[in-house]
Amino acid sequence: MEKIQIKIQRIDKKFSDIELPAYATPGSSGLDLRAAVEDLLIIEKGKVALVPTNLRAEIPEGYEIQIRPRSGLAANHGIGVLNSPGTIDSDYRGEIKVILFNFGDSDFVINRGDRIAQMVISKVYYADILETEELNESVRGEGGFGHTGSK
Ligand SMILES: O=c1ccn([C@H]2C[C@H](O)[C@@H](COP(=O)(O)OP(=O)(O)OP(=O)(O)O)O2)c(=O)[nH]1
Ligand SMILES: [Mg+2]
Repeated sequence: MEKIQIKIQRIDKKFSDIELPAYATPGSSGLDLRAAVEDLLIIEKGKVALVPTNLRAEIPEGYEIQIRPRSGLAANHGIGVLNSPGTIDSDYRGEIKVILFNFGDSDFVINRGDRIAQMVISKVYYADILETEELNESVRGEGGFGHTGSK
């Protein structure tokens, strides 16, 4: 198994009791991320919330963090990550925030330290963009958006 190190800094000491991101089981893909809110935060139905984590990261070059929803929150409460997967760039040193959206039909309460999303560490490939006059032929060609049938 390939492992990398990611440095994480807590921004405000008053949230030091909140656990750092962690894998729930040894085989989990994502590290659960906790809400750094004073007491609680309510996301009204149909509303978006920018949830603080109190964390900043130093990600090695060539990697990114993806912020993904937790399926339990989605299936049971209609809570999703609006920009999923959220992108945390390796050169970002600001606070990691989670953009939650309440797709459910009732308001949702987030308590201090609740696990609200998960971080998946991914490799990033960097490309040189080459402008060209011609692209090669392919079986699909320009067909898209259901071209192969919708079911
Ligand atoms: O869910 C997210 C998504 C992004 N970010 C932070 C880290 C990321 O590196 C930065 C920029 O994100 P992105 O590139 O997705 O947003 P943008 O609208 O393109 O902003 P920018 O112009 O700063 O790149 O914002 C978060 O904290 N949470
Ligand atoms: Mg950007």
